[in-house]
Amino acid sequence: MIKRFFSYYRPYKGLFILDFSCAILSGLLELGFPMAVKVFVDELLPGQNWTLILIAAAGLLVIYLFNTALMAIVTYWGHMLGINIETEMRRKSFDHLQKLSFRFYDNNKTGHLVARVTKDLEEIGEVAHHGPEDLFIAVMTFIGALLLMFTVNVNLALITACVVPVVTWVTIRYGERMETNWRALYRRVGDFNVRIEENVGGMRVVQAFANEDHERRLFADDNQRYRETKLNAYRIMAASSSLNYMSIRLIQLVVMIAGSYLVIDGQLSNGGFVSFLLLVNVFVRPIEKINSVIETYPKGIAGFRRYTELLDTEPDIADRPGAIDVKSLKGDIRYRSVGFGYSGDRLILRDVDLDIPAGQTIAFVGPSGAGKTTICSLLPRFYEVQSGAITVDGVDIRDMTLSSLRSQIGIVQQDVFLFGGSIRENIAYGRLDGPESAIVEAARRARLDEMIDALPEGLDTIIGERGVKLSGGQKQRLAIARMFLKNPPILILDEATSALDTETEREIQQSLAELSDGRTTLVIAHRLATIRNADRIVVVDATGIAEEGSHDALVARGGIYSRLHTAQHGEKGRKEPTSSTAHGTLSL
Ligand SMILES: Nc1ncnc2c1ncn2[C@@H]1O[C@H](COP(=O)(O)OP(=O)(O)OP(=O)(O)O)[C@@H](O)[C@H]1O
Repeated sequence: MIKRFFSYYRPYKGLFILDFSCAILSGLLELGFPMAVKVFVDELLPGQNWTLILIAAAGLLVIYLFNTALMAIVTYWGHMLGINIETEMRRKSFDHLQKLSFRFYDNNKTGHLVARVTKDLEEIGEVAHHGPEDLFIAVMTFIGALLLMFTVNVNLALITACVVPVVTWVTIRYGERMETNWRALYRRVGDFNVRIEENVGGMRVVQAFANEDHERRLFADDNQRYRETKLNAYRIMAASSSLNYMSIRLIQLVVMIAGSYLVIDGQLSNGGFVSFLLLVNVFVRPIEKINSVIETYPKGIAGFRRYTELLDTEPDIADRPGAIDVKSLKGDIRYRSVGFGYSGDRLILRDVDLDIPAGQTIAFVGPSGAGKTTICSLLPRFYEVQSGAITVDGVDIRDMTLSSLRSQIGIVQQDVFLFGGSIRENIAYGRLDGPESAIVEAARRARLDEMIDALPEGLDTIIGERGVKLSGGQKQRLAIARMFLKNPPILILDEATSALDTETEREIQQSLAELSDGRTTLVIAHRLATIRNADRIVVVDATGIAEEGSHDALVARGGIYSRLHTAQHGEKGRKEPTSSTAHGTLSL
């Protein structure tokens, strides 16, 4: 792990060398000061020569100024080194999140992932900056001060050295406990994030159910757990700092008494005594810093471990070596003996065979949970087939790069996800380099133009988080506009428009029909009336594909579809539910 951590220094070798050498030089100067005081007290003071005293003071002033400059360099450029490494790690985590597949996101909560990219990496910059140099300087100061102490007085130096094993033991023992604790704390922060995100995101549901008290209780539990974990950290810090404080003070006391005895006995000069006391101060400085060390480093290490855990999560869907970039597909789709399950032991699809010629519209109907959405999710490789293969224009989709395959597929779903920016930004998401004229045209074709014209800010109107300021129909239209702009040869429509009123639904259906014109379209149907004109209807049930054919052929066949149709026909209502009641989405 240490090797891996240090690999992050590679691009910043120059900064590291600058920071490290300035820090060492500054540490050496600190060490030199007590020895200068010894010369001052023992040699200059008895001579009572003011010229020499002032020259020595001027020399010290120059050293101080030099040291000030060194410290400024360490503070600024050293932190720059730390923050560069932290930024790089944050970038890598975010990049990695973009590569992980739907399966990963099915099993991980958003709040936990947000914490990994934010809070977990908070201390890493500090550790990256101070870690190596503090460690080196601490060791250098320890050893340097100790050696100098031996030159001043061997017995006093031996007494002082007794503190070393105590401090080493405290640092290692409490450091390990602290790291475990910080890891737990980061998990708690993740829990917090999840709770707050779900609560705030679902506030409309919380308030509609008047479940605020329930939410408060859940939050209070998380809050309490966080408090306890943090308190535990402070307990560890209290124990370690007390032990250190006591050992430092004891050493200073013993040095005071033993040093006084040696001075009175004539074995130690006054200057030697003063410089020894100063050396003890330099020697114990790293020990006094133990609290911040014990807080910062284990925190950084815990964060780094969680960071590497995320980075080591292999994306289960990635480009094969030699995968090709497909440019413009015709959209001839084939499923060959496709088998798939979300978890290893339970297959949702078995031996699914489908031929969807380019430009045709195929609709999937069937009971809720039969696997209609799943069939469609396999085409953009949101999940990978477990057996069999899917080809587009005769090429296995696993032999295409993911991004080029997905650029050829457009998805419009009932539960549209919009970003919190403007209408323009949301439409442009379909093609980021789309010119203004194409955005306006896409809005027109999705019949958003009237609404946009009526808004004072027009296309620049901010639509609120996830588009809360838009109606259901407007969101659908925006998603359709995005697809007109993207203009993919293949479309997947989760055409669940039951949430909309009759008129809006009719208009959206018209827009969807226009959108699918000339494209290979897979429709996840929730109402039979809307798919009557599909080129082919596929009935999916627990056994796989149960029936296939045109509306008329399937009605004539007298099977499942025919029964569904009769049931709906009997209802006479315009809204014609299939046996499906829940509306699956492509879970985007
Ligand atoms: N991400 C997932 N992880 C695990 N199981 C899932 C996941 N998505 C769907 N399933 C399961 O797979 C089965 C098929 O679901 P799918 O959403 O494909 O059905 P559907 O026919 O589209 O249903 P609906 O008409 O309700 O939308 C269901 O049993 C469902 O519980």
